[in-house]
Amino acid sequence: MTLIKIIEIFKKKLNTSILKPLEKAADFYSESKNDSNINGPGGFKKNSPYGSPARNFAKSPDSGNASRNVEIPFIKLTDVWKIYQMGEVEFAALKGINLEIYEGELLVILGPSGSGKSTLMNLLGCLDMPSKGTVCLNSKDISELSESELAVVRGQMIGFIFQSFNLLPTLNTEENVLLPMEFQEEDRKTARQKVSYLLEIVGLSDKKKNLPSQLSGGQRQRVAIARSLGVNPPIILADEPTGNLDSKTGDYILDFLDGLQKREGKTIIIVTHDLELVKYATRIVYIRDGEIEKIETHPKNEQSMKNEQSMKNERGTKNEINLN
Ligand SMILES: Nc1ncnc2c1ncn2[C@@H]1O[C@H](COP(=O)(O)OP(=O)(O)OP(=O)(O)O)[C@@H](O)[C@H]1O
Repeated sequence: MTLIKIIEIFKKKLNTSILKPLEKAADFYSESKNDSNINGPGGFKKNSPYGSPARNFAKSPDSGNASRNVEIPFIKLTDVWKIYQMGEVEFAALKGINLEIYEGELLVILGPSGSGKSTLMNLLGCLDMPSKGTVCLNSKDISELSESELAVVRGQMIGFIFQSFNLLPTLNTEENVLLPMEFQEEDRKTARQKVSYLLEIVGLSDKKKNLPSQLSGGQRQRVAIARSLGVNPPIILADEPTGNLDSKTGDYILDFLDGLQKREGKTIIIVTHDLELVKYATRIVYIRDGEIEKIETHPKNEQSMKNEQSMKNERGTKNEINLN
């Protein structure tokens, strides 16, 4: 059970009070693997437009038993433009983005304010459509999906840790985390158990009944993280995940995301201004004025090394440099 391995990492860094809940969570997910009502790690519900487990969704038909697909991009953007119309004036927030993201990467997107990071994130999260170009999720053009199929993809494939993705103000902590599971028609008893474990993981067991207005900014961020992990999505999109947090909690959350990428093979995409986050990245995409300025590969990251060959085929490699 891979969460147990995550705990091994935490053991070196955290005090024992936080370990017990994590171990319980690991047991829970371990048990969940045999429970048909629950998505196991990378699990995928029957009503998916793709109708297959997320891991299989992530694999090409001929990828055999390889745990990760390093040949076919999980997400591929081809000549993506986003043009906003403001009266008579058009504004291009993204200008011909080409980017391939592979399963199991931890991609950090860095750029100054107004460079197009959130716009890009909205496209990656299937929350918006490009004005021109294509966004493919496992080789499927998202613009060809119906609204209901997109909702399923967003609900099951993608966990959002967005500051603008506000918690519902009238729901308490527990109910906010429960909500996406209810949309997925998760068995209520199982869902409540999951909520309980997730809130322990993020250290909010004592805040279950608090409304968002009765939580600090950092605590609200942790509720959002618990909520995003509830349906165990293969992709996690995080917009400034440490933005509201003190440095200790921020480090804890980043280590947690890092563990999910390394041990669970989740694909994690983080948008940030914070250069500190670069150390967790398999690759860093620098964006400026709606264009990719350069992409750096982190050679010390194991997955990045595995992906290296595949990435060589990526468009825009002329800008790619290695950090040594
Ligand atoms: N709905 C919109 N209509 C018009 N222009 C928009 C719209 N949304 C974003 N923009 C413009 O697109 C550009 C990119 O915005 P975006 O929010 O993606 O930047 P960002 O890199 O996320 O910035 P920040 O780090 O400040 O959040 C900005 O110049 C912004 O003003």
